Amino acid sequence: MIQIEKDPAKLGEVAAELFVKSAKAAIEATGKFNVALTGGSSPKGLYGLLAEEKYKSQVDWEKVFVFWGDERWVSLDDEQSNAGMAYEMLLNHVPVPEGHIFPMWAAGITPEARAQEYTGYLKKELGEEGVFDLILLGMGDDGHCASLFPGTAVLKEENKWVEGYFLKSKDIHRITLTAPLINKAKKIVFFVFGDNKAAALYEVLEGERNPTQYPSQMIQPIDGEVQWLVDEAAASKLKNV
Ligand SMILES: O=C1O[C@H](COP(=O)(O)O)[C@@H](O)[C@H](O)[C@H]1O
Repeated sequence: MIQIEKDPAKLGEVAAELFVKSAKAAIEATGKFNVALTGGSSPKGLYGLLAEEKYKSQVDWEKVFVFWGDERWVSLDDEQSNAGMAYEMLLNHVPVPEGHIFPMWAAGITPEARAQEYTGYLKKELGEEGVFDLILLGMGDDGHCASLFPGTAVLKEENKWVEGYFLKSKDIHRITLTAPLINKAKKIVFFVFGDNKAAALYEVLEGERNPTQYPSQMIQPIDGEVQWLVDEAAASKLKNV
């Protein structure tokens, strides 16, 4: 399902409603809500809204468990940190117990070893089935999502849940959930804003299948659903909407 709006702020509201609904349903059904956050610029509006009383008051934050879809391998106080941004915009303003928050980056460990450690945290909280209640994703102008970048070996991963690796094109280590794990989620929400994403979005949604070049094509939930929240600028090249 794809929702297109002129104003990305409107999509922030849609996402906030969706987050609240998903959290309430999961907490009612299982007593907890397992969510993976995304980084980059696109989710900032959502995080800001969730920190406001209107939405904040609707979520039982004590029962929320926060993971990330991916991370740039930098410390939390670095301006590139996805977790740092989420703390600043959201997590510092809502009562999620600190023990329920699982940033991907950690000091004194390699990204590869951290990926194994992180898999352990996921197995403890999600169980062996690895089904997230909600995963938020952004999409880059090259069609990447999480840290599933075009042409990287992590795209071939079939078994591991989390992978750490050096991303040569950006000269930085990354850590990411893999596509097979993401695809087990009950709900996946993509945020795609800006005309610089229009060409890639067209390829991902309406172009020929080529996930090595456009990794967001790999996101196809097994039993869950995927929702695309797209502004008019990013949707400008789509024909079937
Ligand atoms: O590097 C990353 O980029 C993507 C897209 O970011 P955006 O700024 O274009 O929204 C993001 O989803 C990912 O978490 C991040 O590590």
